[in-house]
Amino acid sequence: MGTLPVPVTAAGRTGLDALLAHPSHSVVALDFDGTLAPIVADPTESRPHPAVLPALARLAPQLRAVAVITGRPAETAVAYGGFEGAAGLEHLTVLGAYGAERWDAATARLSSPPPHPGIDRVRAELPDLLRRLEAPQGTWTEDKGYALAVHTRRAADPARAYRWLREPLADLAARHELHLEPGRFVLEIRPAGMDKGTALTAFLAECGAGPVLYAGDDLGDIPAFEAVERRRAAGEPGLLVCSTDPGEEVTELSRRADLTVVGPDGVADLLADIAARI
Ligand SMILES: O=P(O)(O)OC[C@H]1O[C@H](O[C@H]2O[C@H](CO)[C@@H](O)[C@H](O)[C@H]2O)[C@H](O)[C@@H](O)[C@@H]1O
Repeated sequence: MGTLPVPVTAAGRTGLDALLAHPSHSVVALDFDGTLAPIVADPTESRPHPAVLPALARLAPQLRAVAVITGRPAETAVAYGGFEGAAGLEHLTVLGAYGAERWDAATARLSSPPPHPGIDRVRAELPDLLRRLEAPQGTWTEDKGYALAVHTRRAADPARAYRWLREPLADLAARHELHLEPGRFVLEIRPAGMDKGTALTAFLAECGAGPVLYAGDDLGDIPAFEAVERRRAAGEPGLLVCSTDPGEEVTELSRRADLTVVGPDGVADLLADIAARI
């Protein structure tokens, strides 16, 4: 924690100033993996950076709303995040599965649509396809129920394995009317029609939000960045934050950000600094 960083863009500086001036109208929306939680080799071990929850708990009561928008199932993000019953986060909303699922701390209610029928067919075909493709050792599939995520982080050459599998998995997704979501050494087959931008836009409308801060780290966060950019074009201030990883930069996201911070540690500092300034 320290001095509040200055966004590199004029739009970002306007967004941050507006949030500080009107916190009770402002919304903060955050991605989970890579933004609140450091990237780890085993996704089941993903947990928020220790400074994240205290910073969020201090900031959230001063804002109109706080949401976590993630590619994880909402229930998983709530469990790994330790959000249920967390002091200060009594009004947190978690939008999981890129917005298809929702959990509200205020009611502890979880809503989750039925899985797309194509997912069952992909689940049946995927092991054989990976075998035929001679997917590099270390490649493994995370079954999220509504989606199947093929991870290459544990392969000897994760980038090569990712490139090797990307096209055939995109074809498999398309054959079953599904969408391939590329991420950080993960290729996820999931239903189309929902993304973090649609989820964020609907949530902001529901809250009657003014200024918004969105922070993410990966390609799946670009639609949320675009949603904030559209609001800015319509005169609503916003701040786009990229949580960067020096060893694994997602260039397109950092290029579009008003502010870059280093990993969840940097995100926690930023949230704490904003809370202190308010
Ligand atoms: O939208 P997010 O909250 O960023 O979730 C995106 C994906 O995150 C997880 O994968 C990523 O984090 C893992 C744990 O650090 C890491 O091992 C993996 O390489 C990353 O891609 C998660 O496993 C996926 O299901 C999410 O879609």
